[in-house]
Parts: sequence; structure tokens; C-alpha cells
Amino acid sequence: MKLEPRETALPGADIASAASCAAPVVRLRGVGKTYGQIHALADIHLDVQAGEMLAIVGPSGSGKTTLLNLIGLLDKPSTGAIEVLGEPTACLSAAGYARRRQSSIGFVFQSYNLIPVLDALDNVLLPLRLGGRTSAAQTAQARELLDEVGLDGHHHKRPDRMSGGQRQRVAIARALIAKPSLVIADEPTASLDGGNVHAAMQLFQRLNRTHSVTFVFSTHDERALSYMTRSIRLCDGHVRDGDKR
Ligand SMILES: Nc1ncnc2c1ncn2[C@@H]1O[C@H](COP(=O)(O)OP(=O)(O)OP(=O)(O)O)[C@@H](O)[C@H]1O
Repeated sequence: MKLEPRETALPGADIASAASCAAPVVRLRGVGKTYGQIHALADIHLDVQAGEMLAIVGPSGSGKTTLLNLIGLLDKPSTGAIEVLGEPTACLSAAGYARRRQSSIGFVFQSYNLIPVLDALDNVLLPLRLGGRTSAAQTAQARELLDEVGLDGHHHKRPDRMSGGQRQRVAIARALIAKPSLVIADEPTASLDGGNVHAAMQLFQRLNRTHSVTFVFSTHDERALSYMTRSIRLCDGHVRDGDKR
């Protein structure tokens, strides 16, 4: 794995190194983001390699969510260049950004963003339904994913009948249904208690290996870091030294 300067490899980096010859899943060069007078991010250089589980850590207000939004093509940078799967994004229209997002990137939001009136299966199928009708094969795939994340027997439960950990698992299955190359998870352990933190991270790690999906997380949670292949630390919108746990 090619480490960028100012970053630190973590246990498990061997998994990512095997895939490091290919173009990065995401490449940022000199990326900055300003909101009016606020410089949320400045001069970010980052390659996310296929197979990585990368943590973005840093204090509140350091720019973690802003960086996730740029990596996930939810927002455009003010300066610098972003490539996704080797393709520059600078010239993409809003529709082009959305298409690239839908085809390549899955999201696990902190509040899970499940639709309350839909059961687990229909929540997982939602990203496919937004693009048209779903096939029997896709429904079977959604069922398999729900089983894989430990929700066999819960396919027809609505979110309000599930625990927080179960809701998160539905959100993880939904993030994977369109077979993305990259999944972005914002503070995935923030609402979980101790046992569930490790269960969730073990699940992410298993999916990272079995589905060959690259994960980028933002986290404040030290317990989650041992599952990562790498972390970068943000401070006032700049990448500082890697994590020195
Ligand atoms: N839409 C916005 N408009 C104006 N300022 C913003 C906006 N989004 C973020 N900021 C500012 O950019 C900086 C970085 O915010 P960001 O949310 O990325 O930090 P963070 O590290 O994710 O924080 P937290 O851990 O509290 O979620 C902060 O100063 C924040 O106030």
C-alpha cells in the first residue's frame, strides 16, 4: 500500500496492500472546501486504495463530515481535484455526480435514514427501486444480504420494531445492495453500546473482505480503530499526523 505522507498504517494493512496496484478508489489532490469565510478543509491529498478500511478521525469541527461528503460526491470541492475509480469529477454535472454516486458509492448515515413505513426488505431494495422496478433476483439478493448481516427472520419488520443495532444492519445491507466499490459510514458506532460496537466493526470487516468493498469511516471511537487498515487525523481542516494509538 502506498501511504501518503502524514498517515499511519494500522493492523490489517496487509489486506489493502494486495489491491494497491490498481487506480485508487478515490484520489484527492489539493482539495479545499470553504463555506463563506470558513475554511473547512485545505490542501487535502489523499488516495483511498481498493480494499482499505480507512478511518477519518479528529475533533469536532475539524472537517470530517466535510471530507466524507466530498469523497462520497455529496458535495463539490472549492479547490483541487477529485477522481473516483480513475475518473476525474471536475467536469461532471450535478446529474453526472448523482449517477456516479448511485453506481459506485453506498452510504451508512449516522441516523441510518431508514424509511419508517417500509419493512427491512423494502428499505434494502429502495436504492434499486428509485431506478425502476426490481427483479426477483434483486429481491433474492436483498434477502441474502439481510441474512448475511444477521437479520434472517427480521425481513418484514419495520424499523420501529428493531433495536438500534438491527436498524444499523438494515442500513449496511442497503448500502451494499447496488454493489458499490466504496461505502462511506459517518460515525457508525456513535449510537451503539460496547458489545454492539465490536459486533458492528466485525461485520464491516467481514463485508470488506467478502464483498471486496472499500470502507471510509468518520469516527471519534477509539474502539473502532483497531479494525481499520489505516487512519488519518484531521485538525482545523488539515491532515495532521496519523493516529498514534
Ligand atoms: N454547510 C455549512 N455551512 C457553513 N459552515 C459549515 C458547513 N458545514 C460545515 N461547516 C463548518 O466547517 C467546519 C468543519 O465542519 P465538519 O462538520 O466537517 O466537522 P466535523 O469534524 O465533522 O465535526 P463533528 O465531529 O462535530 O461532526 C466547521 O467549522 C463547521 O462549522
